[in-house]
Amino acid sequence: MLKINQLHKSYPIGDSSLHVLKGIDLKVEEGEMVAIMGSSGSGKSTLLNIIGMLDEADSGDYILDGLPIKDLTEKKAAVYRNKFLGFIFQSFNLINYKNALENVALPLYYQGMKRKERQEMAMFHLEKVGLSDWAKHLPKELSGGQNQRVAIARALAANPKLLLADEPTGALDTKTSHEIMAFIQQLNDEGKTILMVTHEEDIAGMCKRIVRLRDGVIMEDKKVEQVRAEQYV
Ligand SMILES: Nc1ncnc2c1ncn2[C@@H]1O[C@H](COP(=O)(O)OP(=O)(O)OP(=O)(O)O)[C@@H](O)[C@H]1O
Repeated sequence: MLKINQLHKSYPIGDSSLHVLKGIDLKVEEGEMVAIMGSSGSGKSTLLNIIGMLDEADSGDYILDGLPIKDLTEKKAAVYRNKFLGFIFQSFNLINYKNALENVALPLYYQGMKRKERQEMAMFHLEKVGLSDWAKHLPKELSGGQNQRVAIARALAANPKLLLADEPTGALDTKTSHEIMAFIQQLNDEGKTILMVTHEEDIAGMCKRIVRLRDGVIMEDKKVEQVRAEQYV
């Protein structure tokens, strides 16, 4: 699914620079569910953003689904990103003046899908996350957990091969976090490859593999016995 070799990334800080990723090697196979952990500032989001093609590395190789990313033009990269990657964020990143259905339909609009088709597709995905009765509601009328489910439906609408999540439960209470994790595990059971950044050990334990970063290097990468979230729901 993805292969990263000797990835480096620095940010300019005044006259000097901050070396954030210092030679990351990572391989993720199709169907994996991986947690990226590490203390604040260890480079987790930077790595996820590069994997999500939202940012570029300074050096190193990144191959996604067989394609070397650095060879892509910006336009091709955007097409590839929309087609292969789905994103979930801690803060949901929904558009607050659009209802649930419109939020889920938005990526399909960018894919050039016709209105009727994208509404049907969006409704299908809202049903999948159990929110078809809430289709006409705005984000402010929904709970945090419901909004995260809308965001998951939006991420899934374009049928991405890889789902990237940056602290997907970070803004949710424990019970709602477990509901969202149960749902994400179900997606993984169905074959979706998932990579998520988390601070929380119990959430990481619900993945199948934990990669720990420290000061820009991988200090541990291990498979774990997956704890099922539905037992807490
Ligand atoms: N655009 C930027 N410009 C300058 N420095 C940045 C930028 N983005 C991140 N950094 C710095 O790079 C380091 C790594 O940031 P990153 O967000 O990847 O860490 P993180 O492990 O995700 O942290 P957290 O858990 O706090 O979100 C931090 O010191 C951060 O301040």
